[in-house]
Amino acid sequence: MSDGPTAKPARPTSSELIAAVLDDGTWQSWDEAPLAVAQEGSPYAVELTAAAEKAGTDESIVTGEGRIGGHRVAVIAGEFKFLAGSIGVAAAERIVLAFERATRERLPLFAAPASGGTRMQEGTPAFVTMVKISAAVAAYKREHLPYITYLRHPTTGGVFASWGSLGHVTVGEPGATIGFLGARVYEALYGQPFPDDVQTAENLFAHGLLDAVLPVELLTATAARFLDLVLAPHDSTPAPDVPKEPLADVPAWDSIVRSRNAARPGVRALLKLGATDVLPLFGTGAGEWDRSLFLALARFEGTPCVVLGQDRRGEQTEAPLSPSGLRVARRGMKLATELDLPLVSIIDTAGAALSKEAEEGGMAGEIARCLSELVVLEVPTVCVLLGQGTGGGALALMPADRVISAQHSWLSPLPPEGASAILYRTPDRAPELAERQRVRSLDLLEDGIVDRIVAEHPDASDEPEAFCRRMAQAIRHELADLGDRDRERRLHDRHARYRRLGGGADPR
Ligand SMILES: CC(C)(COP(=O)(O)OP(=O)(O)OC[C@H]1O[C@@H](n2cnc3c(N)ncnc32)[C@H](O)[C@@H]1OP(=O)(O)O)[C@@H](O)C(=O)NCCC(=O)NCCSC(=O)CC(=O)O
Repeated sequence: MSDGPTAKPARPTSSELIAAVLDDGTWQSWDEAPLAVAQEGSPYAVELTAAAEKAGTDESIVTGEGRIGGHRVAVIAGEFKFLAGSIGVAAAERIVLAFERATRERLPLFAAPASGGTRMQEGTPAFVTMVKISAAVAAYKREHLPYITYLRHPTTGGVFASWGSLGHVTVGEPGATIGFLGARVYEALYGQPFPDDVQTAENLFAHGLLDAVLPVELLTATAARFLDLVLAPHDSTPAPDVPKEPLADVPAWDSIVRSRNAARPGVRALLKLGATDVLPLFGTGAGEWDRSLFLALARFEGTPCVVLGQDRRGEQTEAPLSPSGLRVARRGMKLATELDLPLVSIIDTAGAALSKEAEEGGMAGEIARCLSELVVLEVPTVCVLLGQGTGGGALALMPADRVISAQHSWLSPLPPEGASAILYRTPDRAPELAERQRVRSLDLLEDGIVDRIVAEHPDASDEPEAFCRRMAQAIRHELADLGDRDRERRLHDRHARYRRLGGGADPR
């Protein structure tokens, strides 16, 4: 097998890893004697004894609990020295028991595998335990409990293809080999080496399969921040509202021009200036890294939430809103549901990518899926129209319980120049058409599409800090208000709100 040019990390044992991650002196083992899987005196029994002597553990999996940043957590760690951390039926049982206990005790779970996958000595009975492990992870996640994984060197096969890939947040160890089929196996089967630097933590990060690549020292801080955010007690203190201000009746075109100012604060500025504890997450988890959609966990004062925002800065350097950007958005929606956190979506796009790649990547389908998933999402949702709001790519993030618009933000089916080209065969009549199409925040308010407008003085790019603080306060106010409401009532009201669009009847 070729390891490629990247230096491979040292392989800390399970106990070294546990000591490095957990708060000092907090580790307690949960393990009982492993299931007996080998006939006494058989070659496999001899192998197990030798493995235990070499590793200093009684199986390839160690489970227990400890604290990370003061938070009590369940821990599952792989021990590579024990038959390459491979998973036989005894190790699988241990993993499942740990998930079950963490579920009962409502503990967050930190898993750090290092494994050659299914244990070849045990074959298919061991292989199929991937199913019971995945079932245990699913039952755990159904309880809205947080799961973080640290994929160490090496993580392969059925471990990567079950509990290694199911975390809410997935971090890789720098230089780690992380892959499905071992490169050595590939070479033996296909008679040629597997390409270098494919099965590396860094390459997987570049393909949106990991949220970060971090050495263990930094992992601990990230895990602690994640736990701080998702375990924060629900803050029920009412949040002060932003005082209403009179809004000038400016022409639509004036707002459109202001919204296109490169200096206008986007999602990153809003989070930097208006939120705390921002933990960016990357990728779709399905092979795509995308710059057009910024996904993060963050806190608006006391309230943690999932934030997904169209990222104009990313857009300018890379590409316009792409189908993969909307897949990142859908990952964020799923994350919010699984962690039972409110969701804040931020609209700021000059429009969805119009290209062969976008068509073939399923742009229209992704818009449809965003609309249909967001409009029925169970958690409280707040949408912010922050800047430009062009076309289906913008609308995809709109259907929330509450919609806040910045004064000079707007929403339209096409760029106004495009609408003008359709009707008049010239982009020149865009200002006039934008007026008629009722794209302005004031029109959106009147038409029941937005609930409130946050003023700009005279526009957000002139006062980014004050504007972002005002917007953040409005978001926090809406989140606090929604958090206090009965869930069924809230979902009913959301359904009714969107049923009424365009003057339709109230639902029966
Ligand atoms: C994990 C590795 C990248 C580590 O490579 P290294 O060069 O560091 O180490 P190595 O290959 O010398 O392995 C160390 C020792 O562990 C043993 N070993 C490795 N993987 C094993 C496994 N799954 N079961 C039992 N033993 C295993 C090796 O035979 C070797 O034993 P000794 O020291 O005695 O020679 C490689 O071992 C590897 O590619 N393993 C196979 C990965 C894989 O394809 N798994 C899929 C399994 S099927 C599965 O999981 C289900 C599925 O795919 O869905």
